[in-house]
Amino acid sequence: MSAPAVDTEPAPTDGSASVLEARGLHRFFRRGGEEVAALRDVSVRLGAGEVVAVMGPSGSGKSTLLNLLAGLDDPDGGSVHVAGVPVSHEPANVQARLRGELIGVLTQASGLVEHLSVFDNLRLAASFRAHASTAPELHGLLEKVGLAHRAGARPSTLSGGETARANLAVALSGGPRLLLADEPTAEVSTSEEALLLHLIRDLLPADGAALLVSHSPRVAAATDRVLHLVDGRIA
Ligand SMILES: Nc1ncnc2c1ncn2[C@@H]1O[C@H](COP(=O)(O)OP(=O)(O)OP(=O)(O)O)[C@@H](O)[C@H]1O
Repeated sequence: MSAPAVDTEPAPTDGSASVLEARGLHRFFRRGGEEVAALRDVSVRLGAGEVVAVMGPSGSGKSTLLNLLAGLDDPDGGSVHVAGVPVSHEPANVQARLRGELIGVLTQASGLVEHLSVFDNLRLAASFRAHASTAPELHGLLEKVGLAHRAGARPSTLSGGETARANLAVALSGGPRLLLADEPTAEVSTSEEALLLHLIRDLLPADGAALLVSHSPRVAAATDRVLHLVDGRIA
């Protein structure tokens, strides 16, 4: 199977200001002598204020999609733009800067920096964003996630639910345009899950959008729409 030509055209400027515009994504991997099509012609568009879930069985391409949207991996065909800025097929240092400025990434691997307090974790993430955050803004964010009293705490002393809320606050600190979350509620109780889903909507900037990969029907029910991935395609 050969990859289609890489699409390097700018995002369409039709005035509707997509937060995320992913067009015709293809990604192939080689496993042994075999080529695996992890994503086939996947297009995703998110407008301001949208919170969308991605669901699909194991191996359907969810992590591959998130990696491409975050600029952590490049598609073999197609393109990704966030807030009109090309994220795919850019040098790794440019992708890292764009991620810092525009994208909050929340994965099981994201984790908090252990030698920093909860507040300093927020401050570090916010320091990369396109717009500077003030200390009162960051304290306000901690208050909203119910962790004001834990601002000076080391991450390892947080409970499971507190850790999930601290990770969310870090991903959303400084108001990224796009939140990409991989199973953001996998490790928490159903009441903490409901709280996290409420917080995602509450804390997302008005011009922002979120894509949540999840197996949870409660996450799907709380989103505006659900994209189903099956064998690397949107079903
Ligand atoms: N680096 C890689 N090398 C080879 N194959 C890969 C690689 N990454 C993903 N794949 C394959 O691509 C397909 C999609 O994988 P992906 O991890 O995106 O699925 P997923 O839906 O996130 O699965 P899960 O729910 O189990 O995390 C699978 O067949 C997987 O084996």
